[in-house]
Amino acid sequence: MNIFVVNSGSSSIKYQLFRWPARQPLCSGLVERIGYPNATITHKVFAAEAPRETRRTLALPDHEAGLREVVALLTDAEQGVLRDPGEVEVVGHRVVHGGETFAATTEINAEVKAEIRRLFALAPLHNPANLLGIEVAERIFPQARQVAVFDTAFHQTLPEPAFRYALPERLYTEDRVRVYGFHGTSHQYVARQAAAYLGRPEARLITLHLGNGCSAAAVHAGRCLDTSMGFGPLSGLVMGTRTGDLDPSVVLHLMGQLGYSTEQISNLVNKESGMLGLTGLSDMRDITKALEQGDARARLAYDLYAYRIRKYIGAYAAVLGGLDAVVFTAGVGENDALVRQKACQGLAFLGLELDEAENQQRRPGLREISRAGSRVKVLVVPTNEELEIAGQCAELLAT
Ligand SMILES: Nc1ncnc2c1ncn2[C@@H]1O[C@H](COP(=O)(O)OP(=O)(O)O)[C@@H](O)[C@H]1O
Ligand SMILES: CC(=O)OP(=O)(O)O
Ligand SMILES: [Mg+2]
Repeated sequence: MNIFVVNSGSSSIKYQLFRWPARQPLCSGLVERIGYPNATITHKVFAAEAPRETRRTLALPDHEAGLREVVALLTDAEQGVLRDPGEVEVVGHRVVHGGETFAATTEINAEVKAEIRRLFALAPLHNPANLLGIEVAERIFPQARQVAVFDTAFHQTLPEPAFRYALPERLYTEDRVRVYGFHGTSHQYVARQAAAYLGRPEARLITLHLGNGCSAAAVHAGRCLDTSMGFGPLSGLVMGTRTGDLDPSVVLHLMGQLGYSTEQISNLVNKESGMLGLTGLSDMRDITKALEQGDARARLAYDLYAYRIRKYIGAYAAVLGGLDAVVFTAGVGENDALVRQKACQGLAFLGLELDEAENQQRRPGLREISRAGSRVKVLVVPTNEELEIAGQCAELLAT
């Protein structure tokens, strides 16, 4: 069967088409700047003889227009990988917030959509775009079964002391204010890969998803015990444009003394902070270049970014009561050797020793970058949220 995976963001759509059960990716792509006259579609076809990539710039007024262009590419008479959109049997959607309702992958119906809509208030940047992606996919693939895979689901195993805030109880019982955690699909995928590599299903792992959004998770025997994002995807590690941990006194000061509105604060902490706020740049590749040119702000930002990771490694080693491996993943985690080096510095007391030469290597796939004698392994594990989503869809529909 063909499973089409959609990760719909506010102005972008990431997608991948798989042939199942072969787990074979047929094509993948990214639609960016939806809503602008210069939107782009980057579309990759994984043909065995010669993989090819096409890139088009065009005006895309909305998500529906974007997804219709993608379908045109999928079914293109010469370049396409399908004859007809009807050949897609399952559409798997990344949905960022599943609240407490969805602890597992779920087939989408009217009730599920209503609940995703009720959760808009908890994930205003993500869930509206996710629901839009679902509604558009239902129109374009009316014959397909639609399935939601939630970023929050993997974190539903957090024990209560880890998921509750020290706030009056009614804020939890009536308003559902608690830690939800995000990037669960990625943490689950890399944790499973790492445990399989180590040959230890019961392994104690710290997984570090370092992309645009960044989060850490403490995973023991495949169950998540703690994670650094909370009620929303803002707390914890320093990110491309988000603050990570921030004392709420700062927000009170901004509102009370400096006259910030709620919207201004939301923009500040979500879009103008993190590495962007510290350096004026949000893409780690650009920050690396600035660092190489001796930029002091870039050095501080790198140090702060890595320091926060190191702090979470220490905390989660305590949460786990021991540690078998630290796993780096996502755009920065998989590619940025300097971040990994700085984040692992000074952790020999935990039994964690990086092999600097291995760390600098650029091999694809899962790789071990700790010293031969290091008691705690350090692994780079490429994430694949789309493959994990497709797998969870197939598993759900097989039962
Ligand atoms: N070769 C690289 N070296 C350093 N950082 C990289 C590299 N490639 C990608 N990145 C960084 O990865 C981040 C994006 O990661 P990604 O996992 O794609 O995020 P998202 O899925 O949240 O968009 C960007 O900050 C980008 O700079
Ligand atoms: C939940 C979240 O932060 O996702 P992303 O990193 O894709 O923005
Ligand atoms: Mg991501």
